[in-house]
Amino acid sequence: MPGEFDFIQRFLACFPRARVPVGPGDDCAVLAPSRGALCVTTDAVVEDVHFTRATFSPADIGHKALAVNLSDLAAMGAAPRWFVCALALPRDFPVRELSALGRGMAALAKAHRIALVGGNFTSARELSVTLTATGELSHPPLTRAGARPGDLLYVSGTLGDARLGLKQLQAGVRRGSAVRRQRRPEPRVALGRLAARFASAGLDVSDGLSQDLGHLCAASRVGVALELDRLPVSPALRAALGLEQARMEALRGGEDYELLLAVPPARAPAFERACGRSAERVTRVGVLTRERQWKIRDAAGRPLTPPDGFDHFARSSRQIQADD
Ligand SMILES: Nc1ncnc2c1ncn2[C@@H]1O[C@H](COP(=O)(O)OP(=O)(O)OP(=O)(O)O)[C@@H](O)[C@H]1O
Ligand SMILES: Cc1ncc(C[n+]2csc(CCOP(=O)(O)O)c2C)c(N)n1
Ligand SMILES: [Mg+2]
Repeated sequence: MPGEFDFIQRFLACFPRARVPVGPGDDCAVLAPSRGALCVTTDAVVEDVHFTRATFSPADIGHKALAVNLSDLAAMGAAPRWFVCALALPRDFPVRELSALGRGMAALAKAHRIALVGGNFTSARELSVTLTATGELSHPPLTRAGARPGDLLYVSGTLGDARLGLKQLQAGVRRGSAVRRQRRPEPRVALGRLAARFASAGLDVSDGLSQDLGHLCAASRVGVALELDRLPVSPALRAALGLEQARMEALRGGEDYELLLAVPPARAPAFERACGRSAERVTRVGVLTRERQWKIRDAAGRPLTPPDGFDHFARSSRQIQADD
């Protein structure tokens, strides 16, 4: 049976040696940030809450654990730098699966140039991966609180795919673009850094557009007029549900890991041009308002009540319900 130190060695072997004053192996990592401010975030993925071992490979789990943290750094406009990784593993977890998890994480870390500088192992009944990630800012952070009435609201990519992917995995489907969005979210790091030059506020959509837009509105003390028929939906979601239902699923979403950005109208043309040049897809979906209420209209002009987003402690959150 491999011991704790074999686990540490196996995991570290997946990553290049970090170029920091003190890396893995001592009581703390020691980092030397450049002069800009540091962003710090932490997020966990937990077996049977964020993934199941029947539907995610170890590499998917490693990828997703880092992706959800990178998405928070992206939402602030930060450049990813260093992370630590706390793993809780069942006692019988095979070492080769740990290596596969490490390789899935290391591939995404390499793509975003973030270095593993430390971590922790513990035994546990369920598998969980908790990361703390840092990023550096070269400009003021993109917070949730800076939006003003009249700012235009943009969303990146497409919404609702990861939710569809989860339902497909629960129904036994193991392939396709929606399943990939659920297992392998791609954090919008480059877009976040670009958006920090133009946007007044931003956040990443992890709990669903309708919930996370509420956070932006509350923090910025604004309301919103959202155009449902502008919500970007993928061909896969549209094919699975039809356009009208696809838009409702895009609104409810969950685990989209897209960015929601408020941009002052005077900066919107330059923002759109910069996104075009960098091949970053963004869609204008509404406008922020002085009246602190929500106005969502469907294509027929009917007002809609926003659906609830994901809440870990709500009674129905252990699973997406069959009638949901
Ligand atoms: N245990 C905690 N101690 C201190 N602050 C916390 C704690 N849990 C959450 N927060 C803070 O509350 C805010 C909302 O947390 P939440 O986890 O919903 O973040 P999020 O970015 O909206 O979502 P996600 O976790 O999906 O990235 C964050 O600023 C977070 O730092
Ligand atoms: C097995 C399983 N059950 C449910 C879900 C759905 N889910 C889990 S966490 C979350 C919101 C974001 O997480 P957090 O708020 O922790 O960042 C969502 C939509 C899933 N992916 N897998
Ligand atoms: Mg977030």
